[in-house]
Amino acid sequence: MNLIGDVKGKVAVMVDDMIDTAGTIAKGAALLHQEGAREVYACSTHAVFSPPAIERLSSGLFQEVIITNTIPVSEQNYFPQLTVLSVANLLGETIWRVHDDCSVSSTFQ
Ligand SMILES: O=P(O)(O)OC[C@H]1O[C@H](OP(=O)(O)OP(=O)(O)O)[C@H](O)[C@@H]1O
Repeated sequence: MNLIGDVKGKVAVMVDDMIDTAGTIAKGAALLHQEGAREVYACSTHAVFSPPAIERLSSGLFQEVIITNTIPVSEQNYFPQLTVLSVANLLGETIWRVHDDCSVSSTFQ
């Protein structure tokens, strides 16, 4: 894994489409810490959370792990640094806009 840029003393925000075993994001976070990042945040849409994801994500590498509820997270998989955001409003708004022939892309502008 290669890191481009200087992260020394910086707050790093990692964004990925999904976290499965958390191997990829944990490896990236470890490298960011190794290169001097002050804090590392992880953001991901889909939390598959196959073992050993919870161990990796709660090991102290991350200040916060922010995911959505596109995949339900069982209570036993919650850990202190985890924040789960709901996509309910976004999906509801999108369905409403498609139904009424309104723009969906303007939601994101
Ligand atoms: O939590 P993990 O078990 O590490 O899996 C998650 C990673 O797997 C996928 O990437 P992939 O390696 O499939 O490459 P891609 O995004 O280019 O398809 C995904 O985009 C994450 O980066």
